[in-house]
Amino acid sequence: MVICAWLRNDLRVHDNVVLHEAARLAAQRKVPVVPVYVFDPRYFQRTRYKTLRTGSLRALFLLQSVLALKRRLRRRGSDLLIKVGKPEKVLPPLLSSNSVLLTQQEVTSPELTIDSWVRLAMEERRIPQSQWRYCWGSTLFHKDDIGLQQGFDDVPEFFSKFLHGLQKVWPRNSEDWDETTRDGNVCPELSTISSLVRPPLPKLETGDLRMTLTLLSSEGMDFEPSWKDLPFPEKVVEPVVDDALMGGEEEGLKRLSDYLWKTDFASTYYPERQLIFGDYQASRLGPWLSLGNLSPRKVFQECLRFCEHHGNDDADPRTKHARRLITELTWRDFFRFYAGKHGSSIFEPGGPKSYRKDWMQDERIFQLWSNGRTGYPLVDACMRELSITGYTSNHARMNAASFLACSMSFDWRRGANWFESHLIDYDVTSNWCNWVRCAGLTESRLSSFNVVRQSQKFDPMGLYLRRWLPELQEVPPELIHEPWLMTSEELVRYGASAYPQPCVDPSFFEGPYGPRTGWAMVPQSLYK
Ligand SMILES: Cc1cc2nc3c(=O)[nH]c(=O)nc-3n(C[C@H](O)[C@H](O)[C@H](O)COP(=O)(O)OP(=O)(O)OC[C@H]3O[C@@H](n4cnc5c(N)ncnc54)[C@H](O)[C@@H]3O)c2cc1C
Repeated sequence: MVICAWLRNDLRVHDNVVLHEAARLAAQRKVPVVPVYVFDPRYFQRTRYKTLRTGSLRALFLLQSVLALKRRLRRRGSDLLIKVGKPEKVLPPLLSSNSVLLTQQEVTSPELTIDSWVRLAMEERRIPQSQWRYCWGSTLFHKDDIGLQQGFDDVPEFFSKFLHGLQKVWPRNSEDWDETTRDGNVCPELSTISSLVRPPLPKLETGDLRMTLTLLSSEGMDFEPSWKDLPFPEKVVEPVVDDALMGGEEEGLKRLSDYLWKTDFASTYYPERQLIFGDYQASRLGPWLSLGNLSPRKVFQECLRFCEHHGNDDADPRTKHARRLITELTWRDFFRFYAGKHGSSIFEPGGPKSYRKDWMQDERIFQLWSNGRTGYPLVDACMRELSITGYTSNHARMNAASFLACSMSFDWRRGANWFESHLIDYDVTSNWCNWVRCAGLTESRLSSFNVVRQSQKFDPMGLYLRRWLPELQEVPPELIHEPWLMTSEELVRYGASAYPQPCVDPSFFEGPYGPRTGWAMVPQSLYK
């Protein structure tokens, strides 16, 4: 008999509920623990839109994370069994009739479907259903601590209401929070919310995840996959390793520590997050949080320590920004619970509310958008940055998504699918729920961005644009946001002739839903 800890988006040893529960059961029953990771070919396939479900940049980050976990577990006298195949095929043979299979509970339909197949396969091997156990560990707030132990039906439809629901935690005037509240301005009171966040679990010691010598030397335990072992349906070129963005728990912890303690990013976090589309406008913890290399509770604990170190002084910008980071983690939670409530509808054309809208399917527009050739510099810079690095900032994502879904009325699911393939920090609920929100398919306000105005306002000198658009390198700030205004003589003088013409007439952004103030409330009636 073994306790099988099937790890998925929780690739870490610290604060890992699955490993802790495995250690507890193992000690109680005096049996060994086998931590397992499975590279499931379904996550590497091409989607119906022909994109790779896991693009090469994320695949590399994932591979690094899995290998790093194997090393971490070995240091604790354990190991990680790595398999390539469908979990319903590879997991049950590891189990005997009284083994237990533990895994972190996910909320989205593709993952839940796979779980049901694993359970079915266990049943076929006469392993009772009771031997399958979920652990909850992916969010900052445990679902049971915020009234969601019975399910997600009570999750509010928009973020400010979610905060309202946590009013014990969020003591501001929550009565005033409705869908029109500017969500971005809300910041938590750390001392109050700490009571709702479980402290990270105690450190696992050598021997807690005991393995027998037979298991340690068993077939397959020494398998350390390399790029060629990833189950892509075709040959995919391995990206060049980026030393600054390596997957794995140690790298994630180092990034967290550097971010809070060794740089001044924390003091520039909030204003910069929105104002600049540049490098360090935010924490960039996303990739490690998404794969679970970093626990959100660990991030929270470090933020608390950071605030305490700075005297918990609300007026201190560093404290303010650490609190801001926690607010972002709350968004992450909100979308996970929201996805749990709405099930597979977050992947449907009309979103969770089944809004009716005829989405445009003009392939030409999608190609221009995804290749960063719309002729709108901000959108093109975002999309090129995304393709090259696997990252683009939150504000850039919102602009790119708004352009495709709101301005072009193009089927937003193609955009979400493109992001799924290209983002290193892809997370199923954060991605698809942010997209349905950007496409105006939730009860939240719909922000339709004027990408020209946004570019002028938030990147006035065009630094971000110039970084990603070599064609506009020489163009001065007053022209870079609207390159179509250049005369042919200016186009030649600034070497910008190769930059594409705008894919839709710029007068579109002068109309009622593209005012020059930056964002517009589009009446929901247009969507229903
Ligand atoms: C269209 C669209 C798609 C997105 N897809 C993803 C995705 O696949 N994975 C993902 O983690 N985030 C996604 N986001 C949210 C957000 O853009 C990223 O989390 C953030 O830009 C990552 O950078 P950071 O780590 O520096 O974030 P920070 O701003 O420093 O925030 C810290 C962490 O908080 C969480 N967070 C912040 N904002 C959000 C948000 N709006 N929704 C959910 N979590 C948030 C993330 O875990 C993030 O790493 C998406 C946003 C949009 C508009």
